[in-house]
Amino acid sequence: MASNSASQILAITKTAPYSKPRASRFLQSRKPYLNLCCLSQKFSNDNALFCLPNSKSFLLAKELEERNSNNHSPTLREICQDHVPGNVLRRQVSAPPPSPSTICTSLLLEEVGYLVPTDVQREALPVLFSGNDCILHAQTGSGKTLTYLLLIYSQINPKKSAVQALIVVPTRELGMQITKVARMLAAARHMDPKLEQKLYTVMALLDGGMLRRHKSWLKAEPPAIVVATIGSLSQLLEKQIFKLDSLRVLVVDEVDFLFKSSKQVSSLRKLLTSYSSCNNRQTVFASASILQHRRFIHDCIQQKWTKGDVVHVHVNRIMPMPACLYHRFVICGRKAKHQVLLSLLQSDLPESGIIFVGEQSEKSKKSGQASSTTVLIDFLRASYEGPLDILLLEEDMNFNSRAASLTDVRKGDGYLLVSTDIVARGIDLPETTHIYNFDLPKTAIDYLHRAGRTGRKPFSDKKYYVTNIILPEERFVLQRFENELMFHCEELTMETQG
Ligand SMILES: Nc1ncnc2c1ncn2[C@@H]1O[C@H](COP(=O)(O)OP(=O)(O)OP(=O)(O)O)[C@@H](O)[C@H]1O
Repeated sequence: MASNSASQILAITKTAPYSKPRASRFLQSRKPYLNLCCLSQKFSNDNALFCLPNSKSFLLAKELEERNSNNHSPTLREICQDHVPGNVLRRQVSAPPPSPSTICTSLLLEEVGYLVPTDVQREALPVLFSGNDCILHAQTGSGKTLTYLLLIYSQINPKKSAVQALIVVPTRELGMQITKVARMLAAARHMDPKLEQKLYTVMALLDGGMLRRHKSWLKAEPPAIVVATIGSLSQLLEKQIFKLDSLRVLVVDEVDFLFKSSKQVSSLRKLLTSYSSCNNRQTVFASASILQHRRFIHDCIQQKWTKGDVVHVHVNRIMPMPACLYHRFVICGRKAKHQVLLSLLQSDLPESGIIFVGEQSEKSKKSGQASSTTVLIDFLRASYEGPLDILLLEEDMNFNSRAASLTDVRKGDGYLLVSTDIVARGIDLPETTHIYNFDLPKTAIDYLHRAGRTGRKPFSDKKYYVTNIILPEERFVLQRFENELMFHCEELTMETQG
């Protein structure tokens, strides 16, 4: 070990959960100093050591000493301390022995890595805790979901039987995902013995769900948090099955997408102004892409979607996409595309990947042609010999098959998911290392969201790959995306280009 202080700083824990393998996982993250800093503060009462090679431990110790003595940046727990009652991120190290359930909960939260705030969390949480409306505008995979959920948990009262927080999402898949994270945090709070033992209920009110069952639940005992797609929500609000009189926080996730959708925009406007008033609630809009944001903020205030002092938290404004993404393209003829994809899969060896395919046109559907997704899936099932499961997720599948595909993807074995833009927004599959645009997306914004399905481990220093398989005449379209989104795409040459 480098020094005495190094041993102290590297004292992580004596118990199994933070033994060597887990500690090394923390250390492999991009900001090991920050993680170590948290760990050393949290576990300073523990007395076992975790040793690193000398040179590394010395550097870490030095960095840590400087951070501790000079400008210690607060951990996520510290930011939330005074605001989120019974802070879900707390681990009781010096308190009397915690009950087994608390240990489980805390370990669960630390295991998923919610220790150090991401940039958007560091910037936005103080704004949100001070009561301001907020436009959360930050890169894909930057942790916007946890940001607004922590606000919600700081505001709701589990004893009150009323809908107090509403999260509006564009797709059922995204709604299910957010419901899961919200329930995980709710369960963590419930298991903390210092908190009221009343469970925070979270209801998913999503297209394709069983509205009749939801109606009785909403009437009998309204949940504290509702995660909803705008279609299902509007139906129930119009029929006055429930009201938003007690609403404290309204979140619209992927707000630019919802405002762009001609089907949803009028219901959304009604929700923002008729069913509840911006003066009685805190309003949060979130997205990685808010085009013409000045105009949007102006509209928010003019149309009374938010209060006049709404704050635009804009993180990484000069870099719309995460820096860990490495963009490439291959030019080939239309007939060679499948073979090029196969060669890429063989040489890249992705841990898991998503292959985006354009949606089938109505004309092609009517003429009975097989969709590009079906043709591609058939091709991969016949020719791909790698270890990954080949799965499909597209709009035309029924809701049960869609859910089954996502469950298979999340099972933990590697996957190659062939999909349309249905998974391009918000879906969090952190194991995805490669994105393939088998067909180019229509707009730069669509490119940004598709690309953002990878690179979703905030403190990882890994590189993730986005590869475009394009026709010669599409090169200028990709160039336009590069200019608009300020990234560089490198050409790959392959033998199979044809
Ligand atoms: N403080 C944190 N430390 C470590 N991981 C985090 C932290 N906050 C969030 N994450 C993880 O980062 C990933 C991305 O978070 P999230 O889904 O909220 O991204 P997002 O900003 O909403 O992205 P998108 O714009 O694509 O929807 C998730 O897997 C989440 O668990």
